[in-house]
Amino acid sequence: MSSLTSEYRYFDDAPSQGGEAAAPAAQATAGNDALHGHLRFSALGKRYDGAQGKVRALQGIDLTVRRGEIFGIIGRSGAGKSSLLRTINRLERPSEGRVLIDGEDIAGYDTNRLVALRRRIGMIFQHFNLLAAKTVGENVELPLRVAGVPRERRQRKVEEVLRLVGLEGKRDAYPAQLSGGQKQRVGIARALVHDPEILLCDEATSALDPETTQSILALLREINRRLKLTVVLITHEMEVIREICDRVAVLERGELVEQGPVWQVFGAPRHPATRTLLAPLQQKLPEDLLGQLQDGRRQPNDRLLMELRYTGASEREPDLAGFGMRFGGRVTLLQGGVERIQGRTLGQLLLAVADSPLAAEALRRQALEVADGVEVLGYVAAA
Ligand SMILES: Nc1ncnc2c1ncn2[C@@H]1O[C@H](COP(=O)(O)OP(=O)(O)OP(=O)(O)O)[C@@H](O)[C@H]1O
Repeated sequence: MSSLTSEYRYFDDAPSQGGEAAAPAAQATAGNDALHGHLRFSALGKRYDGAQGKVRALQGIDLTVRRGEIFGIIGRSGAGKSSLLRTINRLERPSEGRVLIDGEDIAGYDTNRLVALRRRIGMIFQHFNLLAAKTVGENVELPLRVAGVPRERRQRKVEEVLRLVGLEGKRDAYPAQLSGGQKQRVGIARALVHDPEILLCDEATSALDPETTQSILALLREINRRLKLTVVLITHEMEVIREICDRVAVLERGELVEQGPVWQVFGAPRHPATRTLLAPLQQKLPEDLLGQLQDGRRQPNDRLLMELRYTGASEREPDLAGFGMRFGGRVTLLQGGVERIQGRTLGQLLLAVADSPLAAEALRRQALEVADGVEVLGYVAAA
C-alpha cells in the first residue's frame, strides 16, 4: 500500500542546494547511452516488520525491464506490486538482492545521488497527490523549485509539459476545478519536468472512469513513444495491460511466477495465479446452454458445442468459410470474438455444429487445423 507521506516526500527531500545535487549520478551514467532507462532486479527480496512479525513481501525477483518499453506488473492484492515498484526509486529499500538502473546498483546511493536518481525517475499516483492550495502551474513547477532551477527555465518547462499533456489553458486553475483525468494529466506533467528516463505509474488510472482511462492510456503511450521513456506500471485493471503494455510480469505472494509479451501471457496464461487474474476477461458458457449440456448426442439433430481458442501463438485467424468446409453441416457462432494484441489474434469462439457427418473427435481434429486450441464441450438440443 502506498504511504502518502513518503509520496509527498518524493518531491521534497532534496537538500537545499538541490540544483547541484544532480551532478554525481549524471556523471556516473554518462557515456552509457544504450542502458538509459534500463532496469534490472536481481535476486530482490523485501521484508517488512509488521505488527505480527516479519512480512515477506518479495523474494527472489529476477527481472529485466528494457529501455523504452511499457512494462506491466500485475498480481492480486498484497502480491508485492507496490513494494517492487517502489524499490526502483528507493521509496522502499530492498532487504536482499539488487536494483540496477542503467547498469548501476542503487543500493549505496547517498542522499545527493538518490535525489539525482529520483529526478531521472518520474512517478504518478492513483490519487494524483496534487497540492490543493496550489495552482496547476505551481504543482507542476514544485519539483523544479526544489531542484533550484532558475525561474525563467521553470516557466518554460512548465509551459512545455502542460502543452505535452494537453492542459495549456489550465495553468492558473486549482486542482478542485479539474476533472479526475485532468488531475492525472497534471500529475503526469509534474512527473516529466526533469526529463526522466523512467516513469513509474502506481495504479494511475484506477480512480478514473473507463473513457478517461482510455485518454490517459493514450497519453502515456504517446509520451512513451515521443520521449522514448521506459514506463513501469502496476495495476489491477487487466484491460490497462492489454491496452498499452509490451510485456507483463505476474507476482504471487511476493514471487515472480510468470512474465512475457502481453499477447503470450494473455493468450496462454500458464500459472494458476495468472489464470485467476485473467478470468474476468474470459467468456463463460452462457447459463442457458450450460443447463442443457449433455455428453453424448441423443437426437440426430443435436448440436455439438466447441470452443475454439486463438492464443496468438500461430498466424491463425478465424476462417469462417473454412469452418463450414471442414466441419460440414451448419456452423453457428453463439458467442465470442477475437481482438488484436501486438499484431496477434487472441480470443475465443463458441461454435455450434449441427447436422455434421463427422463425430465429435473428428470435428475436434478438424478444429485444431483452424484454431490454436479446441475444447469440445458436449451437445445441446437443436435450436
Ligand atoms: N510498510 C509496510 N509494513 C508492513 N507490511 C507491509 C508494508 N507495506 C506492505 N506490506 C505488506 O507487504 C505485502 C505486499 O504489499 P504490497 O503493497 O507491495 O502489495 P500490492 O500487490 O501492491 O498490494 P495492493 O494491490 O493491495 O496495493 C503485503 O502483505 C502487505 O501487507
